[in-house]
Amino acid sequence: MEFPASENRKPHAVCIPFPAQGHINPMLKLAMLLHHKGFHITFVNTEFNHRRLLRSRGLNSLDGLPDFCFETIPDGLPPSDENVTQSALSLFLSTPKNCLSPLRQLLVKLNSTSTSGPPVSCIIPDSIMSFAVIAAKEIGVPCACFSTSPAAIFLLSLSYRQLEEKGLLPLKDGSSLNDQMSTTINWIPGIKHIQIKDFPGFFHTTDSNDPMLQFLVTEVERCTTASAIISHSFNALESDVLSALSSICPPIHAIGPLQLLVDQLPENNLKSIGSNLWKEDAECLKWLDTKETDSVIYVSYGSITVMTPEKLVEFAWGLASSNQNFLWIIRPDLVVGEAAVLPAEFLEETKDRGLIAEWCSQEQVLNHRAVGGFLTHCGWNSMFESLYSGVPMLCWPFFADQTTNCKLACNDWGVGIELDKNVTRNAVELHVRELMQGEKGKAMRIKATEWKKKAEEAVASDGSSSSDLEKLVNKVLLSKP
Ligand SMILES: O=c1ccn([C@@H]2O[C@H](COP(=O)(O)OP(=O)(O)O[C@H]3O[C@H](CO)[C@@H](O)[C@H](O)[C@H]3O)[C@@H](O)[C@H]2O)c(=O)[nH]1
Repeated sequence: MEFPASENRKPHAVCIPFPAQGHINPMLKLAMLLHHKGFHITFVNTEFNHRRLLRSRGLNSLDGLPDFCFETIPDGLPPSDENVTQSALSLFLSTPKNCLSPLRQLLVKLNSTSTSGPPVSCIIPDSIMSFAVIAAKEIGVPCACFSTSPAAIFLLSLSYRQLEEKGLLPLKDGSSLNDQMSTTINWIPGIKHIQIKDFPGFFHTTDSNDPMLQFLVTEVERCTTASAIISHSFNALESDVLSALSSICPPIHAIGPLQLLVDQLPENNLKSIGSNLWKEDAECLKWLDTKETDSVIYVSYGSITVMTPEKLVEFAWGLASSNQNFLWIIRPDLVVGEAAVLPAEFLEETKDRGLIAEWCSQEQVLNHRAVGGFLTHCGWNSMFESLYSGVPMLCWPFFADQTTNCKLACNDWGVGIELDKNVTRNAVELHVRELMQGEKGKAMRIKATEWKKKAEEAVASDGSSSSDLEKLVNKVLLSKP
């Protein structure tokens, strides 16, 4: 439904992403959809990311529109190098402690009569910024927590206490780690067959006070006190998980792929607002134009993954020996320790079939006909973008939800091959060949194309994601809590 455009009668949604690339991107898309539904939007970045966005996208890039405004809150961390991604752990430790108070102040400001916009009528925080649930209750507006991982992650995280009660987690020192990791769990409704090793990486600890673990469990549990949950997924992809969650959570709305919903919006000035913290290298798309269909493997590790120089070199020689074309994203802060130096022999050998860039427009790359496979760190945005572009994956999970995402892609959805954590050049070569040219790769490409079609069905006007978006707006965001 669309609202009359009278400014002060508009509903007003305050959107608060977790301050990392993989969280800002989907939140911005959700905000654009709500704006189209008639909401006045306030989009809240941290001061750190606001500055980075201005640098990567231009000084006027966050001017917004009269009814789509950007505001900032501090993240509570000491000043740091703005060319380097902030550590996830420091943000996990800081945001729950330090962001509620500035959010309260911002809400007071937005609701004051001196501010031109309408009063705040709902809050949409990232599910790991759940302190906002408290703020929403204080001002008496609905709050829908947005989980930017598959719904399975939310369900598994909510199962942690039961795993603890059954003595399965935390892992035990002394007894065989391998045996514990290969324990199969069949009793979580909605999840048929999962081993402990496939749970989110945060769970793989022997310390019940591990800060990452504590953070995740506390955040999801607080989300269950919100008015609703939004999951960046779609019903056909995770129907069992979503229906299991619906019996233990506030109403859950699977709205995705968000980009496909955004693509349906009429042209407007919002479309030029982007969220990339790094400058995109336009050369990538031009280079892809010169390559044959399905001939390029795209390699990227998202915005947070880091690796040693030795690992980078293993990837390099694996890609070289695979003899495939490759587009390889090496962020300036990807390699820890020393500067990322690739061997001159490698660069010489691959100069005609490899392109290395610092950052690209990934969704356009994955949609390019020349890209036939994706070597990914299994961040959910990357995997979802690959899935709805019909591109099969080589999965090299790094941390957090990525271990589970990898399992879902490889075992459940039939679109991925797993690459061992201790990556070697031989494994990279073998699997890249298998993905790009082998029978397994062909079968996965067919499967990925089927998922692409299902994603398109979900965002059609009568599709599950469109209808969940409608329900979110009408039954949650426009209601009294
Ligand atoms: O050159 C590049 C590389 C990446 N991207 C985009 O950056 C985002 C990266 O997100 P994601 O693939 O999810 O990776 P992370 O940056 O690692 O995301 C964090 O957030 C995700 C969502 O919660 C989690 O699934 C991940 O585990 C977590 O690390 C995606 O939208 C990509 O399209 C670009 O635009 N250009």
